[in-house]
Amino acid sequence: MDTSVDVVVVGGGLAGLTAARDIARTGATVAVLEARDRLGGRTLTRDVGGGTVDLGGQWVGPHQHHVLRLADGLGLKRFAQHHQGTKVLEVRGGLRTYRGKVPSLPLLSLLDLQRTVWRLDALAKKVPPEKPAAAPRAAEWDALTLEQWKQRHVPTWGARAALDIAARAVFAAEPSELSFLSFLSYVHANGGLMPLTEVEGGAQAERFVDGAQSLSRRLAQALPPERVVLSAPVRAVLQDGRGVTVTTTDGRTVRARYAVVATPPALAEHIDFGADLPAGRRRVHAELPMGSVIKVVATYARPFWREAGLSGEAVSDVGPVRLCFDDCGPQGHHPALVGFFLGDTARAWTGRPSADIQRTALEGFARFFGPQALTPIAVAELDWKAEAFSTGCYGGLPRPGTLTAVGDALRAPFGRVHWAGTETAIHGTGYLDGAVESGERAATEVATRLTAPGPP
Ligand SMILES: Cc1cc2nc3c(=O)[nH]c(=O)nc-3n(C[C@H](O)[C@H](O)[C@H](O)COP(=O)(O)OP(=O)(O)OC[C@H]3O[C@@H](n4cnc5c(N)ncnc54)[C@H](O)[C@@H]3O)c2cc1C
Repeated sequence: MDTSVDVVVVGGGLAGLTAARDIARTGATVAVLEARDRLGGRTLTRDVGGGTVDLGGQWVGPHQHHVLRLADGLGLKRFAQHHQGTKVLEVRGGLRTYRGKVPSLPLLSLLDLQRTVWRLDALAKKVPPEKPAAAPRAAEWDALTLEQWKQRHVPTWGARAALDIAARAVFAAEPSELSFLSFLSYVHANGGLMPLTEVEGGAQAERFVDGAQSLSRRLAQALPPERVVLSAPVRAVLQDGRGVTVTTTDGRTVRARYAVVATPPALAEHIDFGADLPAGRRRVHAELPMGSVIKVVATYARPFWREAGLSGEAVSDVGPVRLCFDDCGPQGHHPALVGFFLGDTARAWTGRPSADIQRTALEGFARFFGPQALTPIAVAELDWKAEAFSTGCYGGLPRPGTLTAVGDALRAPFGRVHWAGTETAIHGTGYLDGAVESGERAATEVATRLTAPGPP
């Protein structure tokens, strides 16, 4: 592979491929080095039980303009997430059902929950997503976790449980792991807390007919096949006055004028950038650990939950399955349910035998939707914590204190090295949308330098 190009992109996920495609469109030569033997990173679409299933990222919402524009440009079709019917809520070990958007909680808890959502949305508006450290109470909020804020400001058990459930569903982490400032910034960037959790009009509104990995597959088609190199984990990105040398773990090299590193920060931690890598950037790599998810999909002969008037949506503060959705194909064909182990339950189950994880997930589905859930046609699961080139999902989460200390280093280029990846996005952080946003931004940065007058 020893080769020379204008730009080398490290990481063949959605961010890296968006950057590569956009840079190639300017006429520059680009090579993509991807560690895995496939493209798409945190998206993975597979055939399970004869239908198309996403084991990684899958939903998009109407406010996610970057990914929607990309999908439309690539001609990828979407369909609405099914949500009609009764929902299941498991709190304090008991199952409750409800319709619409108001969960079945005691009146005092509901009032407290409404007040908490208003309060969080109002606080979030004070945090500029492009620079959370500029918020008026940034240092105070970044020193707090969401859990600590909840203990002080949310008195009822029901509102506390609902906030825990929402935090786990949105971040794949426990409230005790989340910087309150980072939480508020995320809420502001995504238009409020409720749109993050909802299907209709929210972040779970639509899915891709061909699965979310089709975004990456299509983007790669715009690049020369020999310049998209799989099974090429990068171990060093070293620069001198004239360019960048990128070396893989098996000793192959690519020389380029500029590099775009589009791995999660936690994975960049394993790459040697040389002794000059600024301390702030080193902290970014060390202090954005990934969330914790195991995703399980089961396919069935019939959509028995729909037939019983259930939507397929369930949330639980007990677990191990903490979140469920209907996962049928368009027009309801290929009946399926999807469930998530999140935060501490994902950590408790990571690395366990596949059969045990699948059985436990089916038992959870059965508790929510009925005993027919125990007899699927096919089951598939992905333990994202155990994936060497992700080490968790959905994304990297700044530790308390990190955003105020080194938030500026998330996007600041290091010499000839530019950074992409959903963690570096301003608005869609953590989402497919953020991956596309970051890839477009990195491509613009590099294209500007490639065409600038003066020495290369
Ligand atoms: C279970 C799950 C559910 C999710 N649900 C949703 C959802 O419904 N909607 C949504 O919008 N988002 C969702 N997400 C998040 C979404 O998938 C990610 O935000 C997005 O895919 C990130 O893209 P990326 O390109 O930034 O990073 P990645 O996809 O992680 O791409 C980085 C790439 O770098 C590669 N790499 C790592 N180290 C090296 C190295 N040393 N050398 C070379 N290559 C390397 C990796 O293999 C990977 O391919 C979900 C994620 C998961 C896992």
